[in-house]
Amino acid sequence: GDISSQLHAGYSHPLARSWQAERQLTKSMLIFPLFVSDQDDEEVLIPSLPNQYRRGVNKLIPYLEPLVHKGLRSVILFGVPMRPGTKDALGTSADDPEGPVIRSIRLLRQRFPHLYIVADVCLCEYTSHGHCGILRDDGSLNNQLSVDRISDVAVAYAQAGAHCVAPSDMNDGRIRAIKLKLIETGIVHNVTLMSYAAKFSGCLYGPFRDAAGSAPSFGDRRCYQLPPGGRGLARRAIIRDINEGADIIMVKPASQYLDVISDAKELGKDLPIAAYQVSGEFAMIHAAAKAGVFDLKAMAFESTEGILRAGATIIISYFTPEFLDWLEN
Ligand SMILES: NCC[C@H](CC(=O)O)[C@@H](CN)CCC(=O)O
Ligand SMILES: [Zn+2]
Repeated sequence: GDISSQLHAGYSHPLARSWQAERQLTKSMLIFPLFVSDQDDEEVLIPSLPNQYRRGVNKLIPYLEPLVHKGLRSVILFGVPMRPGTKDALGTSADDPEGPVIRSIRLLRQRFPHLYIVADVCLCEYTSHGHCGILRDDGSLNNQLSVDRISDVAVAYAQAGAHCVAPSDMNDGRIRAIKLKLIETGIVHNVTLMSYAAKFSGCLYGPFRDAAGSAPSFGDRRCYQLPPGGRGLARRAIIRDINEGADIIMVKPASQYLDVISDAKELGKDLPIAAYQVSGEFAMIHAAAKAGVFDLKAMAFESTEGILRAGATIIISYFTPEFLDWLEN
């Protein structure tokens, strides 16, 4: 055929094939989710989330030491209060200075000075009703009370030493509220604000909710997480959060929302874009590999390749420990 039809030449060698990718996975792109509970010495496997554990504060260092040695750069902390009486309508225990998240932030800052600590900010683990905010009598979210509370919790985590706060609540206006409070508190220059800007409701969070005990006690999250078909809403939320001061934009889930990741990269071309390969995606890959559909390692890489191709340069991944073994750099 004519010369323009000859594409094979461009990817005839492994290195040439790697050059075809705009972004390559490196250890510094990975953020590893950790579930920290108030049972200081527990280390409990989470049945629905392969190889993931709920750990008490006393079990964090021994577990993380070898991972940090292998090149772990960042973790995102999810608090799991197990003690009776730690949940109420306001999520009071979320910023308890003796709670698992604040204690873990302090401990990890002290023990691993180079580890970048992200604190997830939400109320669903701490509220009796399990929603990501404070409710009105009719069961809907009270936006003002929720945003006030979420921003207080974010500041508390930042003051405890979190390098980054990531509000996963999806209340309108929480990015602006957090940014303003960080400014008022005089610490804004030290705290990255990573917005879960485009976070969709759906069926992919089940294993996480098992792990964190954070399922809503009634109803669902359809009125605050985005509808899966809402690409326009996602674009509007991304634009809004950039304007409200987000330093990083996150899309979640990842593989079923690659178009939204590419929209985020287009709309936030001057910001890093993060993507969260959520518990359901992770568990699905494990289940399929176990069923013999494909090789686990191959799919861990292929699913991540697609997330990178869509425009993400930060990936929250439960595969992080394996990638630390599989990747050179
Ligand atoms: N704050 C919401 C937590 C939300 C799950 C949910 O909607 O219940 C995600 C955590 N940021 C789930 C993450 C995951 O499934 O891995
Ligand atoms: Zn939540």
